[in-house]
Amino acid sequence: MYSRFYNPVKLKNCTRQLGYFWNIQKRNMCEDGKANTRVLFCGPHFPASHNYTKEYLHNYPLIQVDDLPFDSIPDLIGNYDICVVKSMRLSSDLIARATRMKLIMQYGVGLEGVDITAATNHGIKVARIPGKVTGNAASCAEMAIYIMLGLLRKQNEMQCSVRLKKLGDPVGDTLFGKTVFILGYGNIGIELAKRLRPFGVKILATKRNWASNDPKATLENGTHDDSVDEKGSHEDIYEFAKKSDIVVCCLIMNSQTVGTVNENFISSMRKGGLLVNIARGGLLDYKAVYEGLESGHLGGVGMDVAWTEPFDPNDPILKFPNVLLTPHVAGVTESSYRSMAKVVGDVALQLHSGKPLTGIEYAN
Ligand SMILES: NC(=O)C1=CN([C@@H]2O[C@H](COP(=O)(O)OP(=O)(O)OC[C@H]3O[C@@H](n4cnc5c(N)ncnc54)[C@H](OP(=O)(O)O)[C@@H]3O)[C@@H](O)[C@H]2O)C=CC1
Ligand SMILES: O=C(O)C(=O)CO
Repeated sequence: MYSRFYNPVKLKNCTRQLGYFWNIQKRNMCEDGKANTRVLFCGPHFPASHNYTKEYLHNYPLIQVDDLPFDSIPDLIGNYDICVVKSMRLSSDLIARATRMKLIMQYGVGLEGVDITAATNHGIKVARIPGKVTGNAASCAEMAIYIMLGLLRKQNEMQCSVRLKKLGDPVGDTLFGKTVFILGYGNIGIELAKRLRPFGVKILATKRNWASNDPKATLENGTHDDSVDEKGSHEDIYEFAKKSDIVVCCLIMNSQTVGTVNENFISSMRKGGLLVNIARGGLLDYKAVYEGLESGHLGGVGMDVAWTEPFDPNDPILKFPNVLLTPHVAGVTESSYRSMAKVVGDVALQLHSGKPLTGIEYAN
């Protein structure tokens, strides 16, 4: 109907878009015409999250997103409004230098590396990305199942068999028919229980408060979460350890939970029981785990997280063929990283335009 070069509908849309873009630019402009909201990603292994956030904000040149080498952070942290960390130590010294900072956020959940008191004293808010929908809980839950299956099927031994050209060895086991104890029924725990149901397992779980109005207990479709067969509080963890074949640690790490999986806990577990840690290394007592493996009381241990990271390749615990390790990647997936990049991007946009910040959970 119209020529290739003159289409009034397209022209109108294009003009509207240009106007929108121009208005945003005007709104964002600071006097020197430079970026006026600056986001710093700091911590190891950050390229993907930084790049995805940059991509998400590519229409907003006045929001600057940087990924600095670790050494330069102390000198430059003072230039940034938002600092995004991933399981990294953000000490009071660094925080004291962050004179322009308004928000520190974890690219995920665990905030134990951030000195929250120091941040509060400097008037800086600290937040995490809630795992359930926008965060990494689904990725972690899938990884927990992957590790459980890897332990049950004896992944390391299978690999040896292949190298030795052996067939039909080792004899693994099924998840079907097992009792799984989810130690710490938070966002990851909930996602894990939902996914475990179809395997035909009995699920036990503990959390401090099972109040029915807990928003975490409501599933996305609005129905109440009923994935758990037996619910207990933190005081019941030894009792539940006794009853289970597999324990999956999904606790938050803090001064009260550090070392929860200690000698008492491990000796409460059934002989041959499997232990999976998807949360933080410090939740497990190293000596107790080592001795549990050495004595054969523990049938296998799967850990996505370690006592010190990265995992020391010379750690004697590696001698056990029934130790299955992954390099802190439970929450690291294309989907969770894209989704969390969007949360960071939206928060940066909200801060930039003076709106209340949404989509994050504050810790102070
Ligand atoms: N490996 C990886 O890549 C990842 C690891 N993680 C780790 O997993 C942890 C859990 O994540 P997520 O499920 O999203 O977090 P949530 O905050 O949703 O759940 C934390 C759980 O810990 C429990 N808890 C907190 N404080 C205590 C306490 N003092 N005593 C006993 N229980 C306590 C909570 O109990 P209650 O329900 O009663 O509040 C809850 O069950 C994170 O803190 C993080 O360290 C997270 C993401 C990725
Ligand atoms: O979200 C967390 O706590 C993580 O460990 C991210 O990998």
